[in-house]
Amino acid sequence: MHHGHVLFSEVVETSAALAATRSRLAKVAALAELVRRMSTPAVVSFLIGVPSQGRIGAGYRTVFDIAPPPAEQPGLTVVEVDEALGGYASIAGKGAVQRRAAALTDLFGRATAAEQDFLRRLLTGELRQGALEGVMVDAIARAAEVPVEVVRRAYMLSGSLPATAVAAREGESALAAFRLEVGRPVRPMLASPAESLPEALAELGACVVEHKLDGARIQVHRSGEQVHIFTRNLREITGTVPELVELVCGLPCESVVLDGETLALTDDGKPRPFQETMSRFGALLGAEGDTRSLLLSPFFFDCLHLDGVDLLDEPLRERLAALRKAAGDHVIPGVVEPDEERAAAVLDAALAAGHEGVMVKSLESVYAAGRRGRAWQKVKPVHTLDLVVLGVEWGSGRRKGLLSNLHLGARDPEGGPPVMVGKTFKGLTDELLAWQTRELLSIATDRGDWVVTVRPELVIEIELDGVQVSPRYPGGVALRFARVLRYRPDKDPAEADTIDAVRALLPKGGTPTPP
Ligand SMILES: Nc1ncnc2c1ncn2[C@@H]1O[C@H](COP(=O)(O)OP(=O)(O)OP(=O)(O)O)[C@@H](O)[C@H]1O
Repeated sequence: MHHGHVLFSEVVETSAALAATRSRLAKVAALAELVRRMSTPAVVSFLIGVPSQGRIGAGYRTVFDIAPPPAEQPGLTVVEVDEALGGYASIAGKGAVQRRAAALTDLFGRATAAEQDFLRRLLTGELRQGALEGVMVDAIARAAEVPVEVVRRAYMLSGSLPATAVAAREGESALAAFRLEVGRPVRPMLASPAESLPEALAELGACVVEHKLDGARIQVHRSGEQVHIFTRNLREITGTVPELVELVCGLPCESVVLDGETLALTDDGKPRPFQETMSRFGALLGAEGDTRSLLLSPFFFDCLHLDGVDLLDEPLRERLAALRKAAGDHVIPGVVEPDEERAAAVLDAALAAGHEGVMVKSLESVYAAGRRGRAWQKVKPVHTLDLVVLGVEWGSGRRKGLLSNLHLGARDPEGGPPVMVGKTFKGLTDELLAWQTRELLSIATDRGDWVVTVRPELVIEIELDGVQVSPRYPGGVALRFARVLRYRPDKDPAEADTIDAVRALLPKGGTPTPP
């Protein structure tokens, strides 16, 4: 055993073993084995498919152009690879391109063929496996012999699995020391779909019914004059949303953490299309044009900290009181403890205003960061699925030269590749067609004359009438009357809907052919 020096090849082998098994227990055991022996948190980073430095700016092109003859025998340790990547990331200034290429060539030359392949996928982001996060939490608990709940909470508050693993090895008290820190984002609490509004009300008892606005999630941290704003994925966007920073600076408090939704409104106060809000959030939908002149409005619905007091573990009732104190005018519309009739009126009003539906939240619930539980339930009349784009067909006629008919996949809950469930070219505007043609070509893995296959990275929200049994697709189900609602650049493929969720929409009595 290489105590303290996990070999890079062991990470590569474990990663392959994870992909090859569907057994969660086997995955946990394999991960725990390496976590137990790790001498650097980079072991955890590599296993979840990210360099410990985060994105280090090696393009797809670069990593495939650099292909020195592989080493015969594995010899690299995880520490060595981590240091080499850190060195690569820090190269800047004159001759950086050549020096970076030389650094990668050196690293790749010391790697076996399997290790080179792993490095390429690590550097292009292809290995990133959000689906493994839950398994890794279990593995860290197992390796350190501490309760999984304590590990999960530490992860929610730190947002970092490598940091959580390091603390876990120091013991339970190191894990318990993670606190909500103003300036450091926590993973947002999520909602489950409700059967219906009356059922949600009955299940939750004392609750608040709020508009469910169709914008982008934001988490705002302010300490004095210091403001940080994060997306749903905990990406910091402070620099791109000056109007929100200014507004938050003006709130009547010293320090605060707020959770909310932001969107651009039309002059008469109706929501603008989701694409327009997203485009303000950078890259994805081509921020060119006059989108910068669209001002974003925030609508806050939760308060996790106010003036030195942490509120994560307080019931929503208390957090709402703090929210009203801190953000008065910018609180999302909603009604506390409505009767059934009043709640129905809130839903009607939300839909009439052009919003998605309502959220029903238990007033007794704590803020369960990162969890999708029953304490928050969403009620929306239109059925949608978040699916992964797997490929796309070239259009014909008016759409000649454009990538049009999308191939859609549902997530395999066991972490395998997405399962194709249908196609659609409906609902695409001219702008979206032009955008997706550019974007999909840039992530193409195979450019056929008919179908372009892409890396499964983009999540798209699809509206549908239902699903049906279909022997033509590998999951045994196909979407019926699918149409594009919008791309979801704020979601990772790991958060797409699963094949099980798709099958759950089958009419009762329909049995899909097993895959
Ligand atoms: N009043 C509200 N309270 C909480 N979340 C809200 C509210 N209004 C809008 N939202 C948005 O709804 C999302 C919660 O729904 P959900 O947990 O299903 O996330 P999601 O998977 O992005 O959902 P969907 O695909 O339905 O938008 C939040 O992430 C937030 O962006």
